[in-house]
Amino acid sequence: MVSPQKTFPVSWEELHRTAKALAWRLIALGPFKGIVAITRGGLVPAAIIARELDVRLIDTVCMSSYSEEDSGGTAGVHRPGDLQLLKGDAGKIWGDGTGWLIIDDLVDTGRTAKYVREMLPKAHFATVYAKPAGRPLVDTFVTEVSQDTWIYFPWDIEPQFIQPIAKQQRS
Ligand SMILES: O=P(O)(O)OC[C@H]1O[C@H](OP(=O)(O)OP(=O)(O)O)[C@H](O)[C@@H]1O
Ligand SMILES: Nc1nc2[nH]cnc2c(=O)[nH]1
Ligand SMILES: [Mg+2]
Repeated sequence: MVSPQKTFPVSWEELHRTAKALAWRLIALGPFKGIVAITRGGLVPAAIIARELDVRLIDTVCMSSYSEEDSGGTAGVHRPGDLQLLKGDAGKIWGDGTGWLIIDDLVDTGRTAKYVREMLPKAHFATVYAKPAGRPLVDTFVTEVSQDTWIYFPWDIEPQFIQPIAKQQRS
Protein backbone atom coordinates (compact mmCIF):
# COMPACT_ATOMS: atom_id res chain seq x y z
CA MET A 1 0.00 0.00 0.00
CA VAL A 2 1.41 3.38 -1.03
CA SER A 3 1.19 6.05 1.68
CA PRO A 4 -0.09 9.30 0.18
CA GLN A 5 2.64 11.96 0.03
CA LYS A 6 0.71 14.57 -1.90
CA THR A 7 -2.72 16.08 -1.54
CA PHE A 8 -5.17 16.99 -4.25
CA PRO A 9 -7.94 19.20 -2.86
CA VAL A 10 -11.00 19.41 -5.09
CA SER A 11 -13.48 22.30 -4.91
CA TRP A 12 -17.22 21.97 -5.55
CA GLU A 13 -16.82 23.84 -8.85
CA GLU A 14 -13.99 21.61 -9.96
CA LEU A 15 -15.89 18.46 -9.02
CA HIS A 16 -18.96 19.69 -10.89
CA ARG A 17 -16.91 20.50 -13.98
CA THR A 18 -15.04 17.18 -13.95
CA ALA A 19 -18.20 15.14 -13.30
CA LYS A 20 -19.80 16.92 -16.28
CA ALA A 21 -16.77 15.98 -18.37
CA LEU A 22 -17.42 12.39 -17.33
CA ALA A 23 -21.07 12.78 -18.37
CA TRP A 24 -19.94 13.93 -21.84
CA ARG A 25 -17.92 10.72 -22.20
CA LEU A 26 -20.78 8.56 -20.94
CA ILE A 27 -23.57 10.04 -23.04
CA ALA A 28 -22.02 8.45 -26.11
CA LEU A 29 -22.07 5.03 -24.41
CA GLY A 30 -25.71 5.00 -23.27
CA PRO A 31 -28.58 5.00 -22.90
CA PHE A 32 -28.39 3.37 -19.48
CA LYS A 33 -31.23 1.64 -17.63
CA GLY A 34 -30.17 3.40 -14.45
CA ILE A 35 -27.28 4.39 -12.25
CA VAL A 36 -25.86 2.44 -9.35
CA ALA A 37 -23.99 4.85 -7.05
CA ILE A 38 -21.38 3.42 -4.71
CA THR A 39 -21.89 5.11 -1.36
CA ARG A 40 -20.96 7.40 -0.11
CA GLY A 41 -18.43 9.00 -2.44
CA GLY A 42 -20.33 8.07 -5.59
CA LEU A 43 -23.52 9.85 -4.53
CA VAL A 44 -22.62 13.42 -5.53
CA PRO A 45 -21.04 12.48 -8.89
CA ALA A 46 -24.04 10.18 -9.55
CA ALA A 47 -26.47 13.06 -8.99
CA ILE A 48 -24.57 15.29 -11.43
CA ILE A 49 -24.30 12.56 -14.05
CA ALA A 50 -27.96 11.53 -13.63
CA ARG A 51 -28.98 15.11 -14.35
CA GLU A 52 -26.83 15.34 -17.48
CA LEU A 53 -27.83 11.91 -18.83
CA ASP A 54 -31.50 12.44 -17.90
CA VAL A 55 -31.51 9.28 -15.78
CA ARG A 56 -34.01 9.16 -12.93
CA LEU A 57 -33.52 5.61 -11.70
CA ILE A 58 -30.69 5.71 -9.18
CA ASP A 59 -29.86 2.87 -6.83
CA THR A 60 -26.99 2.36 -4.42
CA VAL A 61 -24.42 -0.21 -3.50
CA CYS A 62 -23.63 0.68 0.09
CA MET A 63 -19.94 0.01 0.63
CA SER A 64 -17.29 0.88 3.15
CA SER A 65 -13.60 0.16 2.81
CA TYR A 66 -11.72 2.83 4.78
CA SER A 67 -12.66 3.60 8.38
CA GLU A 68 -12.45 7.10 9.85
CA GLU A 69 -9.37 6.27 11.84
CA ASP A 70 -7.74 4.64 8.79
CA SER A 71 -7.66 7.82 6.76
CA GLY A 72 -7.64 9.88 9.96
CA GLY A 73 -8.34 13.06 8.05
CA THR A 74 -4.69 13.21 7.11
CA ALA A 75 -2.86 12.43 3.93
CA GLY A 76 -0.26 10.33 5.69
CA VAL A 77 -2.22 7.22 6.62
CA HIS A 78 -4.00 5.09 4.08
CA ARG A 79 -5.02 1.66 5.33
CA PRO A 80 -8.01 -0.05 3.82
CA GLY A 81 -10.11 -1.97 6.34
CA ASP A 82 -12.42 -4.87 5.61
CA LEU A 83 -14.52 -4.27 2.55
CA GLN A 84 -18.12 -4.36 3.65
CA LEU A 85 -21.36 -4.48 1.72
CA LEU A 86 -23.82 -2.64 3.93
CA LYS A 87 -27.01 -3.63 2.15
CA GLY A 88 -28.54 -7.07 1.84
CA ASP A 89 -30.71 -6.65 -1.25
CA ALA A 90 -28.01 -5.95 -3.80
CA GLY A 91 -28.62 -7.37 -7.22
CA LYS A 92 -32.42 -7.59 -6.97
CA ILE A 93 -33.17 -5.71 -10.16
CA TRP A 94 -29.76 -5.37 -11.73
CA GLY A 95 -29.21 -8.94 -12.94
CA ASP A 96 -25.69 -9.15 -14.31
CA GLY A 97 -25.57 -5.36 -14.66
CA THR A 98 -26.28 -5.20 -18.39
CA GLY A 99 -27.28 -1.63 -19.31
CA TRP A 100 -26.49 -0.23 -15.85
CA LEU A 101 -23.97 2.49 -15.08
CA ILE A 102 -21.96 2.23 -11.87
CA ILE A 103 -20.60 5.53 -10.53
CA ASP A 104 -17.99 6.11 -7.86
CA ASP A 105 -15.91 9.17 -7.04
CA LEU A 106 -12.59 7.38 -7.53
CA VAL A 107 -10.69 4.16 -7.80
CA ASP A 108 -7.57 3.87 -5.66
CA THR A 109 -6.36 0.29 -5.11
CA GLY A 110 -9.33 -0.97 -7.14
CA ARG A 111 -10.62 -3.17 -4.29
CA THR A 112 -14.05 -1.55 -4.21
CA ALA A 113 -14.32 -1.62 -8.00
CA LYS A 114 -13.31 -5.30 -8.14
CA TYR A 115 -15.92 -6.21 -5.53
CA VAL A 116 -18.73 -4.32 -7.26
CA ARG A 117 -17.69 -5.55 -10.71
CA GLU A 118 -18.03 -9.11 -9.45
CA MET A 119 -21.61 -8.26 -8.39
CA LEU A 120 -22.45 -6.56 -11.71
CA PRO A 121 -20.00 -7.92 -14.29
CA LYS A 122 -21.79 -6.48 -17.33
CA ALA A 123 -22.31 -2.95 -15.99
CA HIS A 124 -20.30 0.04 -17.17
CA PHE A 125 -18.04 1.27 -14.36
CA ALA A 126 -17.17 4.98 -14.32
CA THR A 127 -15.35 7.20 -11.87
CA VAL A 128 -14.35 10.85 -11.83
CA TYR A 129 -10.79 10.16 -10.62
CA ALA A 130 -8.48 7.18 -10.96
CA LYS A 131 -5.15 6.17 -9.50
CA PRO A 132 -2.89 3.83 -11.52
CA ALA A 133 -3.55 0.67 -9.45
CA GLY A 134 -7.31 0.93 -9.92
CA ARG A 135 -7.33 2.28 -13.43
CA PRO A 136 -7.59 -1.11 -15.23
CA LEU A 137 -10.84 -1.81 -13.34
CA VAL A 138 -12.61 1.32 -14.63
CA ASP A 139 -14.27 1.57 -18.03
CA THR A 140 -14.41 5.38 -18.11
CA PHE A 141 -12.80 8.06 -15.94
CA VAL A 142 -11.63 11.66 -16.40
CA THR A 143 -8.62 12.60 -14.26
CA GLU A 144 -5.71 10.42 -13.19
CA VAL A 145 -3.69 11.26 -10.08
CA SER A 146 -0.58 9.46 -8.88
CA GLN A 147 -0.86 6.56 -6.47
CA ASP A 148 0.80 8.56 -3.69
CA THR A 149 -1.81 11.35 -3.89
CA TRP A 150 -4.74 11.64 -1.48
CA ILE A 151 -7.75 13.34 -3.01
CA TYR A 152 -9.73 15.63 -0.69
CA PHE A 153 -13.29 16.01 -1.88
CA PRO A 154 -15.25 19.19 -1.12
CA TRP A 155 -17.23 17.38 1.56
CA ASP A 156 -13.96 16.37 3.31
CA ILE A 157 -12.63 19.90 3.71
CA GLU A 158 -13.40 23.48 4.70
CA PRO A 159 -11.46 26.71 4.16
CA GLN A 160 -9.05 27.43 6.98
CA PHE A 161 -6.01 29.57 7.73
CA ILE A 162 -2.73 28.21 6.30
CA GLN A 163 0.69 29.54 7.24
CA PRO A 164 2.58 31.45 4.50
CA ILE A 165 4.97 29.15 2.64
CA ALA A 166 8.04 30.94 4.03
CA LYS A 167 6.86 30.32 7.59
CA GLN A 168 5.99 26.69 6.82
CA GLN A 169 9.55 26.15 5.57
CA ARG A 170 11.03 27.62 8.77
CA SER A 171 9.14 25.18 11.02
O1 LIG B 1 -10.13 1.61 -4.93
P1 LIG B 1 -10.26 1.52 -3.43
O2 LIG B 1 -8.92 1.34 -2.76
O3 LIG B 1 -11.25 0.49 -2.99
O4 LIG B 1 -10.74 2.94 -2.91
C1 LIG B 1 -11.78 3.66 -3.52
C2 LIG B 1 -12.98 3.74 -2.62
O5 LIG B 1 -12.62 4.31 -1.35
C3 LIG B 1 -13.50 5.39 -1.06
O6 LIG B 1 -14.68 4.95 -0.43
P2 LIG B 1 -14.77 4.58 1.11
O7 LIG B 1 -14.92 3.09 1.22
O8 LIG B 1 -13.65 5.18 1.85
O9 LIG B 1 -16.11 5.17 1.62
P3 LIG B 1 -16.86 6.54 1.29
O10 LIG B 1 -17.24 6.48 -0.17
O11 LIG B 1 -18.03 6.50 2.19
O12 LIG B 1 -15.90 7.66 1.57
C4 LIG B 1 -13.88 5.93 -2.43
O13 LIG B 1 -15.11 6.63 -2.36
C5 LIG B 1 -14.01 4.67 -3.25
O14 LIG B 1 -15.30 4.10 -3.14
N1 LIG C 1 -11.22 11.04 -0.08
C1 LIG C 1 -10.51 10.00 -0.53
N2 LIG C 1 -10.93 8.76 -0.27
C2 LIG C 1 -10.18 7.75 -0.76
N3 LIG C 1 -10.37 6.42 -0.64
C3 LIG C 1 -9.35 5.82 -1.27
N4 LIG C 1 -8.48 6.71 -1.79
C4 LIG C 1 -9.00 7.93 -1.48
C5 LIG C 1 -8.56 9.27 -1.75
O1 LIG C 1 -7.54 9.55 -2.39
N5 LIG C 1 -9.37 10.26 -1.25
MG1 LIG D 1 -16.51 5.13 -1.64
